[in-house]
Amino acid sequence: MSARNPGTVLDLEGLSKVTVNTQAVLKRAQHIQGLKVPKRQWQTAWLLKAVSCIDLTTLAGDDTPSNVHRLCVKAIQPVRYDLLKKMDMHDKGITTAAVCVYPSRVVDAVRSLKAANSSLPVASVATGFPAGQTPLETRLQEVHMAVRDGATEIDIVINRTLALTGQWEAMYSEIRQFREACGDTHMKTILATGDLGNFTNIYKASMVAMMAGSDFIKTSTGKEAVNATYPVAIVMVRAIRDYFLRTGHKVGFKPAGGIRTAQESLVWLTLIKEELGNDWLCPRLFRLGASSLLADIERQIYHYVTGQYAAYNELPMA
Ligand SMILES: O=C[C@H](O)COP(=O)(O)O
Repeated sequence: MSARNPGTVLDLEGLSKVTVNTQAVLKRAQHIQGLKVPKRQWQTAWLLKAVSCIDLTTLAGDDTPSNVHRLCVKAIQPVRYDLLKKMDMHDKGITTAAVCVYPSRVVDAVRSLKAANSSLPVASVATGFPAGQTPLETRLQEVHMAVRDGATEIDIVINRTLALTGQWEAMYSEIRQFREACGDTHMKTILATGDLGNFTNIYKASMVAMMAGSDFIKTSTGKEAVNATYPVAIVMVRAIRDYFLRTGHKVGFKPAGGIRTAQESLVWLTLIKEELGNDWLCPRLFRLGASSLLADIERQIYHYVTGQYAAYNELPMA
């Protein structure tokens, strides 16, 4: 079985039969949020796992080479060296999974990482992020340019107009073209679930994205009014599981947008473990898209190691 999801033909008939049971989804999400998360050293181990799955992100209008550089430095050394040393984890090569930036900032990230001799992946959002409301030609061009500049992962956004009007064939065709433009570069497909109206649409959009060859499906851009939520995640990971059972291909999952606390990262890891199993608990199949989560995780690790909470100046943040 190939490592990457090659996609399948579009199964419109299967899609037309899908109806998601809202109450069941909400109940399952509630149950998962109520599960106990690990404590003490086990919690710290889970937090380090969460760190290794973070796509450390900056997607702001005022991004500059210098703040992208700081982001890269933080991604390479996400937790203070002395804290890692106290836990005997200093030589485990812990980094975040990737850095994630706008297409125009890819060159800055590539330059900073290269200067630091790091092979950390650079992910670029693309295809008219966040709204996806630019002509297809422009969106494809953006993918080509980000790949040319050195991005090794591309986070595309879907065309919500097509999803909301049930034009699944057109959506499938666009995503296929993005996948082709990506070439060997891994493609994450952002559904912007906060814009999709209901769970049935979210399940269908997840399936279409996977059938079109996405390596990951991702909840949100971080710019919608509602971003990553646990009920939406249940719907998407069930689609991933169904797709795996049908095709044998494992597609990754990336919740993103509004994930800020260490506690939330533990719930996300629990959700993945419960719904998809341990195989998915690795950066190849699970990412947390976040701009400020790492700060809280490092703070919790500091507390575990020192027994005290860090002052603001003690933990240099991305
Ligand atoms: O893809 C990542 C998101 O844009 C990050 O969102 P956030 O700034 O709410 O963490």
